[in-house]
Amino acid sequence: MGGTGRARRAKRIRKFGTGVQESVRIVNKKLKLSEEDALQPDVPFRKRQKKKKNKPTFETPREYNKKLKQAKKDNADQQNLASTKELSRDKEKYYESLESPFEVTSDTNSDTENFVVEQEDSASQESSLSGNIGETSFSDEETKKNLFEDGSMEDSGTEELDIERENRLLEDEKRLEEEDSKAEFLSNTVDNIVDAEQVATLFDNDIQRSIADRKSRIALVVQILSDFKSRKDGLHSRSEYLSLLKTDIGYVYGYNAFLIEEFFDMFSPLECMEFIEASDKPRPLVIRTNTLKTKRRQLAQALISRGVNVDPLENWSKEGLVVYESRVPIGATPEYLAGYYMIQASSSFIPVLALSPQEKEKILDMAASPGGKTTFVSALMRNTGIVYANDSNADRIKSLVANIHRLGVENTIVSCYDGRKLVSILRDLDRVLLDAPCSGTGIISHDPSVKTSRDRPDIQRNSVIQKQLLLAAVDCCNAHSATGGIIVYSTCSVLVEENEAVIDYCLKHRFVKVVSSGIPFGIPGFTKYRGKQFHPSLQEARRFFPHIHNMDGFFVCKLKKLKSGVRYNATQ
Ligand SMILES: C[S@@+](CC[C@H](N)C(=O)[O-])C[C@H]1O[C@@H](n2cnc3c(N)ncnc32)[C@H](O)[C@@H]1O
Repeated sequence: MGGTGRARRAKRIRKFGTGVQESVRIVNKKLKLSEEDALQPDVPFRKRQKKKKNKPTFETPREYNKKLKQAKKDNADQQNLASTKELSRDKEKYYESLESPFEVTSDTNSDTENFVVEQEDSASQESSLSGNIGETSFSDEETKKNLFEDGSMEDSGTEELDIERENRLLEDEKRLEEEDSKAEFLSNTVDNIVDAEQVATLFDNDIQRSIADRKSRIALVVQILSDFKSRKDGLHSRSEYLSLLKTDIGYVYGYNAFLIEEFFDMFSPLECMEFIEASDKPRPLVIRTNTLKTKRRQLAQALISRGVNVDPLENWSKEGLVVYESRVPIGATPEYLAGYYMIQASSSFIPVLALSPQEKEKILDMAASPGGKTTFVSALMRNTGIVYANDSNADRIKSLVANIHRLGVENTIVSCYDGRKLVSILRDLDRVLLDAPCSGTGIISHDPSVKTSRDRPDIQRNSVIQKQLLLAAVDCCNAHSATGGIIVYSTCSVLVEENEAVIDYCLKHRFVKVVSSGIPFGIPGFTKYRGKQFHPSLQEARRFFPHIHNMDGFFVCKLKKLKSGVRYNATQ
């Protein structure tokens, strides 16, 4: 402390005057701008406009979506409606140019009378991702095979190439948008820091502060904390700034103190804010083509002709379509009722791709309702083998059964047991999927009540059940399976207690090892956390985040069973 108020203030202004220039320099560096460029406000966007090679003759989905956005912005009147219709027609033409005329696969199994119009469980509603299969080396040959070689389930030939090219363009655009929003957050922060007066009053009495005030204080404090050494005011410690930030986050975004602490343990203040902001935003609506009944291109054509604007999901998925806009309820189209697709978030594709089901296998989905993953597993197995679809909740089983009927799945046996007890009934399975019950901290945009309803005892309870379920999943699996011996664990939680800690426990108590999930994107799992060390192989697990992958928070880990039995010696 020390010095008069005026002197202290002059000192702060001197300090933050320098801070402003430094912040601007950092932001410019992040945006890769020269000093000269930085003077032009539109440069970051100008710089990102990529030149497109081999411009297609037909309008691409990306161009279409840009036009559509522009049209919507301009006006909402008749003229705009007409232009939207015209764009839809153009897009239809585009798809027609790629593919053979629409033909519906003959379907003797569709159960259109007993359908249940139900969205998939929030745990499995997710979005689009970044990552490029073409550029990635897969270590899991099985997954690679499924993703690339299973021609009969996939659209073929030049159509796929065109779709993938468009998909790549969309991905590029999305990545650039993400960079822009990060830059925007930083530049807002820089704008704020210019106001040295504001800095001087950061710690003033809070009671009268509006949400907007607190939001700008959050941005300012994040900026200070990201370079605390040169930006601190000399009066307050880092932990005082942190505590100010956490209080504001609780106030503005509605989180309880427990979750805020958990997130700050995982992320830097800047990344924490990005995660929190992204968690409030809805993710894109995605549907999965039911390849037991139709092909993606046929489904796309059928939906487009109904005024549903769809594009292929990222190029790692052969089945996914992103729905941009729809003139009809997407859960009530004739195609939905006929079981041609499942409304299913993109992240819920991932555990199934990691599981890599093979035809004629015996597979257990231990916590299956409402069946987004079960029905995908059956589709990849082409209705061969057996899928045991289990869930302990009898009410939720109803939607599982309805989805199984609607999608024409014929290889499942549905059961309603506590998964922890299944081992006395089901053994020697080739693969087991455990999409575990969890806190839902990755799907806050679907269920904001998570912000206040989770506390430490709650997470500890989850963690205990998850560990018990995972040991049971391993025990149900056959280490000597000729084709599998695989267990996949997933949650829609971002918390380490429900993810890495569960896998680490299993590694200590069963003869299993972590193997690559074969998913070409996602962040490696933690191997250290809050002073705890996890098995180094946990880096093969994959984490997905809304602020990085534009999808709900998710965790996936693939295990290979080595032999039966209980591992008693934790150091083994
Ligand atoms: C994340 S959801 C599963 C979503 C599902 N895999 C899908 O993709 O549609 C978790 C499920 O676990 C079930 N569950 C909770 N405790 C269980 C237990 N002890 N044994 C089996 N299932 C359980 C819940 O009823 C819930 O349906």
